[in-house]
Amino acid sequence: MTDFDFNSEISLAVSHNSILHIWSFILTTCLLVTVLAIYRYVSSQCTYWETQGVKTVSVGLLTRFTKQWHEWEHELCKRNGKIFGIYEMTKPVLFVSDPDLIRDILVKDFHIFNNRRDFSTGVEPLLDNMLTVVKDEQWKKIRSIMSPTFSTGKLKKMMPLIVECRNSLFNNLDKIAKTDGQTDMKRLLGAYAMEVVIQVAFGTKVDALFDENNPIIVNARKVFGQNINPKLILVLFAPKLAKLLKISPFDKKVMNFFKDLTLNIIEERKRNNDSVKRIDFLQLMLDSMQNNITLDSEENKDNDHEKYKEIQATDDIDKTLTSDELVAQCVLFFLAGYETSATTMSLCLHQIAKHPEVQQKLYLESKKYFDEYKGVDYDELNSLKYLNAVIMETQRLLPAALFLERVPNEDYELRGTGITIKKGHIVHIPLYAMQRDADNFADPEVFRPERFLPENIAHHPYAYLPFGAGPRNCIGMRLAQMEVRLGLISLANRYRFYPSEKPLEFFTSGGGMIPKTVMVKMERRA
Ligand code: HEM
Repeated sequence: MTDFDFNSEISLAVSHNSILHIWSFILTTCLLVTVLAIYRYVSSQCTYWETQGVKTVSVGLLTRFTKQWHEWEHELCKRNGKIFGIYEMTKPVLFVSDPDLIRDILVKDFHIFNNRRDFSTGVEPLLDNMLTVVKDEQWKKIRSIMSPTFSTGKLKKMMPLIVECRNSLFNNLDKIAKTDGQTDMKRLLGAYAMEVVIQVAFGTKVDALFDENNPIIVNARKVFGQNINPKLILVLFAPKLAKLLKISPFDKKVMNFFKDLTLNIIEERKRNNDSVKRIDFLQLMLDSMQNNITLDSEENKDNDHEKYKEIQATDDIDKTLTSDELVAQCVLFFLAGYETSATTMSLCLHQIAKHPEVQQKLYLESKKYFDEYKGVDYDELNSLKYLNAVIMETQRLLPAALFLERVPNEDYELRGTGITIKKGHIVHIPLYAMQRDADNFADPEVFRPERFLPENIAHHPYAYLPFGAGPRNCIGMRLAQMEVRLGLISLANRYRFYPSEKPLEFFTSGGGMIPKTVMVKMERRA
């Protein structure tokens, strides 16, 4: 190599390096300018709460998803009081924890707050037609077709089917009690909850649900069983972008699994076409597809308290379901009925295992139910006051849903505050934080079921919302209460539970408080 060549190689390398440096400088500057421009744009859009005199809190997206959601939200509410505003990107969200205002939003002015935030995908009819997602008239139609499934009369008729599910649970727990008794109650009660859903929804018994590898259970666990679901985050915080990118928050394979399962059950029902009139959820849906349904508002006459009053079914409501709507509600039934009930029951067991004095009182109450009513009577089950108090106290401290949300369909002035919430803004009701607020419950961190005995109840009805409230509350509440009450009283009667060393750990996804496992040690009572 000559001197000349050597120098030109060096000068070529130097000039390449300089070009690279110039380009990386230009790119970094562009990136910084873009980030700054987005930041300035977002900040300039985030001024609404200021104009309303509302305390504004800036929250980082990262802290929200790296911390356990319930802890994050609890701390936020403790620091900032009963009304404050945040922004999700540029969307104004108002946190409201005042029980009187919550009553206005959920019940009194329900005609304005009848929808949740937009969760539709525009590409996934299975999700977009679910009762939890649909809006306005479509919601009214589907809700009034579904609600008779959960009337007291129907549930009473279903009690023997649920007792059968409870008996399969016993069979499985008896086997575990013969080993060292250490078990994940969340898994076992998940199988019980799924059996109940399948019985109530489809009048079908599916065997082997207690098998951990059963595909129904495996797929149901996939829906909620992850810590951070990036697609869900995008749908929640940038719904327009998610729609543009045609993103659906749940795994398509899982959704298709439940869709195919539902279609098979429907096909079988049509093939068998037996003459016995069935009372299950699927039959109500199929009848409504043929416009063959009489909406009986008498069915719900027990829902007389305003907190849980159903919308009234009137003649002007369209009563015909499309096939997309039918399949979506069936799949929703699987998803909504499984994780929430299994979580509530297993957390009740976790609590009684940690509080032996509570467990003993519950056992004494269970003895009467089993000795006098053989553990199968519907009305008597609902009159067990201590059982009810244990469940309510567990749901106060560890509710399956951490918050409720509503979106007004017109501008709305919050009574007595001078604050106007604009059409399309989000109202966020942080029920986990409210249920642990000393203004609502004395010694809020203490597990004390006695506070829910009828003679001791002292809280505002809208400070306790594990099933939501108003016409858009949990449609499955009565079914869930029946299944959880029957499950818990039966287990307390037959077994003794001891706490496990393993602390509870929750998934952080989606605003639910879903434990990964609930380990307890159990033994059969003599
Ligand atoms: C312990 C068990 C359960 C808990 C804690 C629970 C909790 C909730 C909560 C907090 C809501 C939101 C209510 C609101 O926005 O005001 C809800 C809605 C809903 N739940 Fe449940 N749920 C449970 C069991 C069930 C079951 C067993 C089903 C059905 C089989 C069900 C079906 C639904 C549906 C379809 C909605 C949406 C209602 C609508 O938008 O009209 N849930 N649930």
